[in-house]
Amino acid sequence: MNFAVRINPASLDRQALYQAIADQVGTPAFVYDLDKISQHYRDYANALGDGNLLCYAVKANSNLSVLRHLVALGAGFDIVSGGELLRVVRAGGNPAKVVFSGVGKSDAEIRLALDMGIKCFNVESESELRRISRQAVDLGKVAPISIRVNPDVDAQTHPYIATGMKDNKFGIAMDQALACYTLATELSNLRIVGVDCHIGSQLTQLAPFADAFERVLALVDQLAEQGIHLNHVDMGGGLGIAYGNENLPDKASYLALFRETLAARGLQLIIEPGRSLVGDAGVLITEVLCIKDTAEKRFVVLDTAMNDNLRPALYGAKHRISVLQSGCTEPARACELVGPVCESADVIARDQKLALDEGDLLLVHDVGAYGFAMSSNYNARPRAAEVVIAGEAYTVARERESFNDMLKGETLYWNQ
Ligand SMILES: Cc1ncc(COP(=O)(O)O)c(C=O)c1O
Ligand SMILES: N[C@@H](CCCC[NH3+])C(=O)O
Repeated sequence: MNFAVRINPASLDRQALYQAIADQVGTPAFVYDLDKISQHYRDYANALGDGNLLCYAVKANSNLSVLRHLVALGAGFDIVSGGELLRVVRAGGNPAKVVFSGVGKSDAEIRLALDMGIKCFNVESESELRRISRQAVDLGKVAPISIRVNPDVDAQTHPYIATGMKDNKFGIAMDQALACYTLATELSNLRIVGVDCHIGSQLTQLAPFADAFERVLALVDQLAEQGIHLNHVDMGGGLGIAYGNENLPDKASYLALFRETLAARGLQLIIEPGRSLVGDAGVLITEVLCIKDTAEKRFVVLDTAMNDNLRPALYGAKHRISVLQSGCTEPARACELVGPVCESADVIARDQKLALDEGDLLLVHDVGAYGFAMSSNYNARPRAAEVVIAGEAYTVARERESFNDMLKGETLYWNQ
């Protein structure tokens, strides 16, 4: 066996494990390293200190075994749907450590969350505030609420994943926030517990977080002058990871932006990281199906596609590629890695220089966040298997979908 690219000589054991997974589980397969997730969690937990709360953003990766692992580490959860709440509970999570984000919560989702007793609703409009109040009255419960503000700062990230500028759909404009809190004091069965903001994802600098925090703090003080006292400030998620050569701030410097200031005011700090906990803990193992040379370039067609990892097609994201196993004896050649889906955007990685043959195995790196979570059955392709590894052992956490799984709920209607 020829390891054409070694990610890191110290991780050769991991390579053997990936090889065993490819042989025994097949490809494409997502593999999540639980030890890496633990490390990231501990870095956050140590820097957060006692009394503060990490609510993992379930949307990044909602695999039950990943959630279970985070439950065991002590995490709370940030959810955006009733489905995510049910996943958290199925994994053993405590609803009292769950915050519920998102611009559109249905009555059924609000009632589920009220019944389960979540920590708070992050409310994104007056309309939603009234809806939550109505449901709480109907159920005879009190809904803990926090207003998500839109601080209008440029997160300096991809425009599709910036959420804190005034033309984004998220949050309530700063100049409307006070009126919204006042409304919350007037509506029935609501209890104001905090303020929330989330300015975007894959942030590589601290300045936008600091700007947002300054604006949120000004609001906290303004509210206090009006007699509205909060228990917590939720600064959302968004800290990025290095997909390439980016220099990322460490977790301690990030949390140092908020921690002491909030502690001095007696406020709990909540954060909602997703990508920075699970992103670099995931790889996607894929096999080379075909090699196709055209006058313009060499296409290497893989058995993974945009239905497994949408990020390159949707955001032009670049994921590192390495060779897990190759039988190719020829020199490396320029090539483009593509998937079998019938879309020209179905490119896994451009501008690669690799020595590859049919049957070789590749790793697509840093797919632990927003990889499987955004996968689909496009082109009637089954979703890939998900595998977790801990130490030197692996477990299939979610089986590869079967044809019957894909047909579930469909009827064969025939109108002759
Ligand atoms: C409200 C909210 N919280 C947390 C997150 C997690 O973000 P990230 O994965 O960038 O940490 C997101 C996604 O951007 C979000 O929308
Ligand atoms: N799906 C995005 C992140 C979106 C964050 C959701 N608020 C990504 O893959 O980078």
